[in-house]
Amino acid sequence: MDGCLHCVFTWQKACSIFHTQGWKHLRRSFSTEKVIHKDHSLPNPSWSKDLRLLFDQFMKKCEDGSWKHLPSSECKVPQRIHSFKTYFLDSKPVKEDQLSQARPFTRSYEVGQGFEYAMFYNEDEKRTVCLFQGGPYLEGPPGFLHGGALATMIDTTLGVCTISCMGLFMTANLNINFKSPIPLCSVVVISSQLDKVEGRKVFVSCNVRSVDEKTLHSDATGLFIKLDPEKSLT
Ligand SMILES: CCCCCCCCCCCC(=O)SCCNC(=O)CCNC(=O)[C@H](O)C(C)(C)COP(=O)(O)OP(=O)(O)OC[C@H]1O[C@@H](n2cnc3c(N)ncnc32)[C@H](O)[C@@H]1OP(=O)(O)O
Repeated sequence: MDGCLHCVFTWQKACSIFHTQGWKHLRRSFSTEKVIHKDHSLPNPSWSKDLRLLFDQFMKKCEDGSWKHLPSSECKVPQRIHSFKTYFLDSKPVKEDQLSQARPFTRSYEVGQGFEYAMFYNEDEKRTVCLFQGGPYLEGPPGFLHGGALATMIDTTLGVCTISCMGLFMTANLNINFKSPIPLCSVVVISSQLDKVEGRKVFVSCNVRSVDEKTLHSDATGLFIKLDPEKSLT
């Protein structure tokens, strides 16, 4: 839960910059703002050939502006505390000394051991693609990726897919069909799209395929709810 909230508050900042100043400023913020450190979504030595190849292919697609590489970073504690107090005034967060140790769930492992991924977003098509390599600490069945680890990446990818809608979101519902196990340390492509928006409800869906696209590992749908500032202030 803590990790999820962290993601949302990181996301809050990204959404706010995106909607007020656009992509250019969002990218600049991720690279220059003091509150944000390293972009973890760039290639590192743990990335397999498959992941690097796919990353390069998507970076190529970014050249004409149709796709954007989405940076992934950390958010400093004071920001999260501030956001939490603003939007959940009646909530009791964990103690501040515990919060000071908090970090984004998907970026909490040593390089290469956990979630290695990069995301790309197509604004016109309302699609987000996540290139994901699940490391050895994410084992479920021997030699295969834990279903919860995949669920985490699906949730995160679908969350990013809601970027075109204003405001803050929380996941209300996630339905996943696990169709074929994912070998540990292999690369999969999570392709998501925004299906419809009904008031505060944002419906999204995705599928998870092997790099050669021959294997459908999973498909999923998600419902995200825009947080209602009126409600949170009561
Ligand atoms: C660069 C960095 C990237 C970083 C990118 C990071 C992205 C990460 C994303 C991770 C996000 C998470 O995991 S978030 C953590 C997991 N999720 C949570 O903890 C959420 C817990 N639930 C809640 O807080 C609440 O239930 C909310 C906020 C979801 C909704 O509460 P609310 O605002 O009071 O809304 P409420 O009136 O109940 O519902 C509004 C409408 O939605 C419908 N609705 C509500 N819940 C559901 C439901 N489960 N299934 C169907 N429908 C539902 C209602 O019927 C209603 O429909 P109608 O009557 O209007 O028709």
